[in-house]
Amino acid sequence: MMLLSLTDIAVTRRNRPILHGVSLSLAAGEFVGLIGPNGAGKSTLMEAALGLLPHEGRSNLAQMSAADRARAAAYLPQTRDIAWPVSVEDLVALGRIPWPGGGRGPADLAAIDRAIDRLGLQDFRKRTALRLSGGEQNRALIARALAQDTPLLLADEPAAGLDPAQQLACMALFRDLAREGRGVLASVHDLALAARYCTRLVLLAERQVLADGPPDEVLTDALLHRAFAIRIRRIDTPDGPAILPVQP
Ligand SMILES: Nc1ncnc2c1ncn2[C@@H]1O[C@H](COP(=O)(O)OP(=O)(O)OP(=O)(O)O)[C@@H](O)[C@H]1O
Repeated sequence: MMLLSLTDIAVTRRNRPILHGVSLSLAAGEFVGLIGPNGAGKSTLMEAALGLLPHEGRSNLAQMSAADRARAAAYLPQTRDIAWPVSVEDLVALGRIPWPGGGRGPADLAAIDRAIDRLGLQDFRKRTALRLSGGEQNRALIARALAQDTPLLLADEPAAGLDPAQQLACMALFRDLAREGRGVLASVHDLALAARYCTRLVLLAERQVLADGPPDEVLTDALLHRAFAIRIRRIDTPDGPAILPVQP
C-alpha cells in the first residue's frame, strides 16, 4: 500500500527555488533514508509533503483534512521544542490527540505504554520532559510520534544528538517499524547508518532527486562526489558497511 505519494513537488522560499520536480513514493514496509547536503531541502520536502508549506505539485498527505492527516502520518520535526514543563508520559500522550476520545482510553494508554517501552523511557515517564538531556528529550519526542500510531512516520534527523548506542537503537526501531508494515521516511546524515538500516535511499541535491534506490546504488562515488563533493572509503564488515567520508 502506498503511504506517501509526491508528484512534481516544487517549493520556492523568499523567491528562491528550493525544490523542483520532486516525485517520491513510499510504500508500507519501507524505511526510506533521505540524504543530501545541508540546505538541500530535506526538511522543506517533509514540510511540503505534510502540507505545512506552500508548494506546487501533489502530495497525498497535503490533500487530506488535518484530522485525517494526523491519523495517517506522524512527524518529528528537526527543531525539538518542548513548550511546557509536562511529564514525559503526558508529552507522549499528546500523540493520541488525533484519535477518538483524545488520549486517555484503554487503547490510548496501551499505545502510550508501548511507545515509552520501545524508546526505553520507563525510568523517565514521571520526569519533567524539560529537565531531560537533549538526547533523552529527543527519544521522548520520538515516543510521542510513535504513540500517534500512524501508518507513516516522517522523522527529520531522528538520530541527531543521540549517543552511538541510541543511534543504533533508533535506526533499528525504524527498521522494525517498517518490517511490521509501517512506512518511515527519515532524513539521515550518517551514511553508514543509512546504508545499514534503510531499505532505500533518496539523495536530494541540486533542488531535485539525484538518485532513488537501494543503498548500494545511491552511495556511489560519482553521486556522492556530485552531491557532497566528497569521496568515501568503504569497508564491508559482517555488521554492515563502514563508510568514511574523505576529502576529494
Ligand atoms: N524559513 C525559511 N525562509 C527562507 N528560506 C528558508 C527557510 N527555511 C529554510 N530555508 C532555505 O531552504 C533551503 C532548504 O532548507 P532545508 O532546511 O529544507 O534543508 P535541509 O536539507 O533540511 O538541510 P539540513 O541538512 O541543514 O537540515 C536552504 O537553502 C535554507 O536556507
